[in-house]
Amino acid sequence: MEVGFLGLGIMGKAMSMNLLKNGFKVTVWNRTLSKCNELVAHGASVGQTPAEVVKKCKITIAILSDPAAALSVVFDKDGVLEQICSSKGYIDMSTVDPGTSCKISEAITSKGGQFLEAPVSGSKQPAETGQLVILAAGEKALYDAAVPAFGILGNKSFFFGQVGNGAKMKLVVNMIMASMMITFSEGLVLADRSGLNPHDLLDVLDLGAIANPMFKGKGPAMLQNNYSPACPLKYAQKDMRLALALGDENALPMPVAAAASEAFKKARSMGLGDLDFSAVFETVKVLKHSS
Ligand SMILES: NC(=O)C1=CN([C@@H]2O[C@H](COP(=O)(O)OP(=O)(O)OC[C@H]3O[C@@H](n4cnc5c(N)ncnc54)[C@H](OP(=O)(O)O)[C@@H]3O)[C@@H](O)[C@H]2O)C=CC1
Ligand SMILES: O=CC(=O)O
Repeated sequence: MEVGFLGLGIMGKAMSMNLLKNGFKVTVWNRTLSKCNELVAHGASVGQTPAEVVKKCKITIAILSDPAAALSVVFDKDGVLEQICSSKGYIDMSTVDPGTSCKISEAITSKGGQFLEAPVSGSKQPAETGQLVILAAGEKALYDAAVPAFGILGNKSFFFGQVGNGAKMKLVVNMIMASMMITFSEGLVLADRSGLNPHDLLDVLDLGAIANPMFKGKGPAMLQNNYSPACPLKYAQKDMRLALALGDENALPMPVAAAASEAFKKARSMGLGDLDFSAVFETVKVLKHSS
């Protein structure tokens, strides 16, 4: 099967590499074209523009940083819209808001193309090992056609019906995840400041009802101030912003998420945006020390 792939960041590079290693023919494009070289060394072809990739491939997948990037790759000159047509499908796996996804869907379908949003739960390592959870919505026929690729990229795919539902599910999941990271950070600092060993806290948490891969995977690195990016903090802050907007649209008060969002904003203002989102721990450390 031949697919196009737009966006070779942390996620896109790992995902397109997985497709290549599992026998897919892949044509890649990245805004910074030099990032295509590693994929080419593993057998990928390169398109010079998103339009060129779509022209060549029946199905094109994208995973880009944020709503502005997702829109730009579709609507700008040499973008997806220039070549999308009735025999082609476009799958956007970026984390965006439902409105952005609907705008892209309307443009693609107005040209006769098929559209699926398919954001993913899971980070750098699940992307590398093909263990993502795929949260799709949109054109069911395109979902069915993409199942072989989704089977390589993830260990479970969901189909949630109309466009927007995949984006909403992803934002709810990440809202919970980012809020949990703040509570976890406060717990680590509280343990330390009250004379406990935070490593003991990690052991205790891991044996109880709230054990989870995030605490287990990120906790030890956080205690060493190691924030090598798997999920960049700037994206966690973007997701909180989009989740709060979803809450706003639904008139839902979310005081915990709102407070967590402020902490992620603070972390960005401290220059931590390109580090892993667990670097929000630094804002909690600062607050506790200054009080
Ligand atoms: N990292 C993670 O753990 C996870 C991330 N996500 C989501 O997946 C998406 C990608 O994340 P990730 O791979 O980590 O991000 P990266 O920052 O590593 O990569 C971002 C990609 O978007 C491209 N890009 C940015 N702006 C533009 C633009 N204006 N036009 C064209 N291309 C653009 C970048 O191109 P260039 O190389 O030229 O900068 C790059 O290919 C985000 O929506 C994120 O929220 C979802 C689950 C987990
Ligand atoms: O967006 C990040 C994730 O782990 O999901």
